[in-house]
Formats: sequence, C-alpha cells, structure tokens
Amino acid sequence: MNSEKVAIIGAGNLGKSIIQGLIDTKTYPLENITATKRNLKNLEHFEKLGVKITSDNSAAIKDAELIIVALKPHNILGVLAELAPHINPEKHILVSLATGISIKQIRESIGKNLPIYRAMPNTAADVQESVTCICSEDYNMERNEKVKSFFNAIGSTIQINEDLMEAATVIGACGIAYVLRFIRAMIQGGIEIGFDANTASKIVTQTVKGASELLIQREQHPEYEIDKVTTPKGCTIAGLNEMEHNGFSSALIKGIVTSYKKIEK
Ligand SMILES: NC(=O)C1=CN([C@@H]2O[C@H](COP(=O)(O)OP(=O)(O)OC[C@H]3O[C@@H](n4cnc5c(N)ncnc54)[C@H](O)[C@@H]3O)[C@@H](O)[C@H]2O)C=CC1
Ligand SMILES: O=C(O)[C@@H]1CCC=N1
Repeated sequence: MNSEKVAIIGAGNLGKSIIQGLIDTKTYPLENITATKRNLKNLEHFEKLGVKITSDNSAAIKDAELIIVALKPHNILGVLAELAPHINPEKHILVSLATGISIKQIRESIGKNLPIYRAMPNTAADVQESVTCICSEDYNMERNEKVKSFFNAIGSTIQINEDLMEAATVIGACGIAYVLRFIRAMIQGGIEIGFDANTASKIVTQTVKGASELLIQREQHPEYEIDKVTTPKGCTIAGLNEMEHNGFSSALIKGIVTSYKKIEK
C-alpha cells in the first residue's frame, strides 16, 4: 500500500486529476498529500477531505519524500531553481511531469545530485485509469519501485527511455484529447441518425470501452477484431472505407506527428 508523503507542486489540471485519483483509492493517507498552487481557491474541496494545501512550495516539500512537479514547461526550471536550497538529495525523490524538459535541464536548474524521474501520466488519473510512462537515470530499485507504485495507484505504468518521453506525451497524454474528439464525432453522427445526445453518448462511450477491453484483455491486433465486424458487402466496411477515403487514419497520424514536432526539445 502506498503511503509516501508527497508534495504536488503546481496542482492544476493534471495535478488535480492525480490528487482525485489518490483520494478515490480510499487507502492513500490524505494527510500525506500536500498540494501547492499560487491561488488556492480551487483546491479547497481537497482540503475539506484532508489534503494539505499551501502556496508555499518550500513548506510543502519540507516533510515530503516524493516531490511531484506538475508545473508548466515554461516555468518549471525557474520554480525549481528557487526551490533548490530547500531540496535535500538524501531524502527527496523528484518526479517532473513537465513536457519536453529533460532530466539534465532539471538537474542543472537544481544544482544538486538528487534522484530525478520524469513521468507522463494523463488526466484519466482522475478515475485511476492513467497510463504513466516513467524514465529516470536512477538505478536504485527501491526508489524505482516507490515511484512506480505511486503511479500504479492511479492506473498502470510503463518504464521507458528518456528519448521516448515526448512520444509518450503525444500518444498517452495528448491521446486523451484525440480519443475524446473521436468520441464526440461519433456522438454527433449518432444524433444525425436518430439518437438523442444522452443515449448516443451512452452507446458510444461503452462501445469505445468495449473495443479497448477487447484489445487489452485479448491482446489482439485491432485489425483482427475489425475483421470480425466487417461483414462482406456489409455496412461496416462501407462506412470504414468511406472514412478512409476521407483521410481518417491519415489525419490521425498527421496530427500525432504535428503534436510531436510541436514539443520543443
Ligand atoms: N494536462 C495534461 O493532460 C497533461 C499535462 N502534462 C504536463 O504537466 C504539466 C502541468 O500541466 P497542466 O496541469 O495541464 O497545467 P496547469 O497550468 O493546469 O497546472 C499548473 C499549475 O501550476 C500552478 N503554478 C504556477 N506557478 C506556480 C508556482 N510557482 N508554485 C506553485 N504552483 C504554481 C498554476 O497555477 C497551475 O495551476 C505541464 O508541464 C504539462 O506539460 C503532462 C501530461 C498530461
Ligand atoms: O498540450 C500540452 O502541451 C500538454 C502536454 C500533454 C497534454 N497536455
């Protein structure tokens, strides 16, 4: 069971999803979580449940073992440089969630030799369904396990090399938005052919969940499952081919590559 004292520095969209996921584990001691933000207004509902909140980053890390930094890429290095005097390399493990900021850059801005990890979760942490890609240069098994098990509490984890972190950002973190846009389009199509939005949404979301589960549980290639649905001369293949004529797969792949190129390395 996880119980590390954790400071979440910069609890915005992603930080709050992680906190909500931890709360919903019902086993993580909420008094061991401290969340920071400059304006605390929209963290107050967490405080009512027992999470500590503060806008003082140095106070937040004082008793923490894990420091999860969920700041934007443009200010993470500056904030970490300010926090550096309060960081204790013997005690702290730092995990950065910032897109495109390397372990080397983080180490240089802190100027201390502490264990540094990068992790790329997604906002499905909120419902404990994140997939979190993790990398580090830390060979300490115990610390590795600690970081992994923290993120396992809000979904699953995959260990990757640092040079794949930007690719992980795109398909794992941006991926939530791509899939949601796909779902929205399917709902819109469902409405056009007769359903009200609510019913269309129920059918589509469960269908997407079911399709995912088929691949997760059966470990199949998508096309294997597609073959089972596409009746010869049937409506599925007619629709699928029309989507492909209009650039469905191509649009998605081009979007993924554009997102990837947008990340400054
Ligand atoms: N939103 C997402 O789905 C994902 C975001 N990321 C990465 O996570 C990081 C955070 O992203 P978001 O949560 O979307 O951004 P966000 O802007 O919602 O959250 C950052 C938070 O940090 C706070 N903040 C700014 N300066 C601060 C300071 N000095 N001390 C304490 N708090 C401060 C801001 O008020 C804000 O609430 C980014 O680096 C992003 O690239 C990674 C994976 C997914
Ligand atoms: O859009 C962004 O830049 C961030 C990184 C991954 C998800 N959101």
